[in-house]
Amino acid sequence: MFSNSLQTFTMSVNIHINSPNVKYTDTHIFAKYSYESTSVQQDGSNITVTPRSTEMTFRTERRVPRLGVMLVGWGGNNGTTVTAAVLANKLGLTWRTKNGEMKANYYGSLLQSSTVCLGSGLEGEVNVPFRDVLPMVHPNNIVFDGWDISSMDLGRAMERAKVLDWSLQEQLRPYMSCLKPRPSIYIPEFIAANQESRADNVLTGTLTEQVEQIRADIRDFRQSSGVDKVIVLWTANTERFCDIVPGINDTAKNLLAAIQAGAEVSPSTLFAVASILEGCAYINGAPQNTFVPGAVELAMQRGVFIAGDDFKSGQTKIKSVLVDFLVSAGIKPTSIVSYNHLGNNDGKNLSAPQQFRSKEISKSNVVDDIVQSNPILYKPGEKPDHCVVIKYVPYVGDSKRAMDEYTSEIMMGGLNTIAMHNTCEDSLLASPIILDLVILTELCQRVSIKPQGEEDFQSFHSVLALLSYLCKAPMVPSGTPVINAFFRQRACIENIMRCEFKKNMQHTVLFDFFVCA
Ligand SMILES: NC(=O)c1ccc[n+]([C@@H]2O[C@H](COP(=O)([O-])OP(=O)(O)OC[C@H]3O[C@@H](n4cnc5c(N)ncnc54)[C@H](O)[C@@H]3O)[C@@H](O)[C@H]2O)c1
Ligand SMILES: O=P([O-])([O-])O[C@@H]1[C@@H](O)[C@H](O)[C@@H](O)[C@H](O)[C@@H]1O
Repeated sequence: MFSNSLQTFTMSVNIHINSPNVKYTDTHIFAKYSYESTSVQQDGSNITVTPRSTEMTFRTERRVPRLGVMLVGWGGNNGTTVTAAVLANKLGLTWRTKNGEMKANYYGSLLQSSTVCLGSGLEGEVNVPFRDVLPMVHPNNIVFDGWDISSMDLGRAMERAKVLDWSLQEQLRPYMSCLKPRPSIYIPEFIAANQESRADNVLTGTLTEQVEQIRADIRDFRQSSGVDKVIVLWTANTERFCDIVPGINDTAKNLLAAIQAGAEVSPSTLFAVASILEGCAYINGAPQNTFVPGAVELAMQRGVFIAGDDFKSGQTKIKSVLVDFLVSAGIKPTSIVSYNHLGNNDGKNLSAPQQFRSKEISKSNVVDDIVQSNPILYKPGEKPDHCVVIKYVPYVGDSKRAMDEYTSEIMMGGLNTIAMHNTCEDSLLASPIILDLVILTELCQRVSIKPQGEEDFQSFHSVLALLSYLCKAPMVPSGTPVINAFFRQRACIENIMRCEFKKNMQHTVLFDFFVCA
């Protein structure tokens, strides 16, 4: 059934900034502003703070392109669900459930379902959808394609995923069944052995031949779909970590040579190289260390955006909020236990030790910057006990059950223990994050910055730290700190987008990463 899909669009607003610092041309928005920050010198207990003000001009292309997104792992729970969700929204579908009629929406998306306060009007604060602050791609207009080691078409793969209500699946099946994943690169050693039974859609040949095939697939999709640009995103299974080996993957030149020589390079890194060589941004939604130094160098050489790692979807997102709240309130978390079980194929893959280890790392490091920010509570090197448990229980499927316990020291030897239980379809948390990742990446491709005194506009650094809010283990440019605190991450995105109408940019640590090196 079709709802009045205009209702979805009438939520949008048209914002015009009435300021001498903002100029609109037919093709661009130019925004001048002062970036206020501070330089801090510490000498023992003496600290000197020197305010800095940098005049900058932001330039944003106004034309929103037709965006193609190629998903690696397209036939998986996330891949089928995000594709189905966009179709359902585009078609304005509604469907019956035991709880009444449901209507397609984008809940869980920062850009589509959260707001930004523009300031105060006659009736008080004016809050607008995040997506309306700057010209950006609407998810309904994204064209999907991708690869999977499983040949199942997306109609049957959606059924296999068991995420969406049956009555919705029945409406979507005619559209989804026409979508077939392209054969992919499969190296069994990198994912759990229990995934082998799915692998009936794999490429053969040398690593170089397979990378060239992926590059040809990207060109074929761009040409056949008529999209203006393509972004590639890994939502395939979690791989084991790979070793950083001098002479193999430590530089761009060595990595390309290693591929030519058939050395050990993971499928996710091979996809990253293929995407970068095709000038396509590449995003890693899983925890493995896809972006070996050689891949990062190649992206920087080619001026291509990369981002990751590992969607921050539920249990870890809450952790980055709760620990930030506790430590910011002067309360000392001393023990964090995060347990969850799930029964989807992701959980099956993570039941293998090496793949679990990748996830354990990304789920554990998320509190480090928050803890290190408070030397009153924590001595140098001191951290809370932190335990991560993931169990595979087939019966619960995509309905992840997360149980967390946070124990903290409070005043005068007191203890505070917070226990939480959290159940959700994991893929319905990850799907809106996938959309935010690709839409923000595309927006960043249209933004450039000219610091005072510079001749030319420059793009952001190739490593898009702006996307930290969406990742468990945010990638940042070398030498810059990782910020996991949830609201600081959100403020960074908001500040970057508000620069059009906010004369002075408040100091946001994360922002430093975006002015290209
Ligand atoms: N909430 C979430 O769902 C969430 C959050 C954070 C991270 N992730 C990560 O996202 C990824 C996908 O999650 P999912 O629930 O969709 O898992 P899934 O197992 O349902 O989907 C993964 C898909 O990747 C395919 N695949 C495996 N290796 C491949 C390769 N080399 N090339 C192409 N396809 C390949 C599999 O056949 C499968 O269809 C996992 O790595 C997971 O850890 C998920
Ligand atoms: O909810 P979250 O912690 O951000 O992320 C999820 C984990 O809780 C879960 O254990 C794992 O299987 C999923 O792939 C995802 O990583």
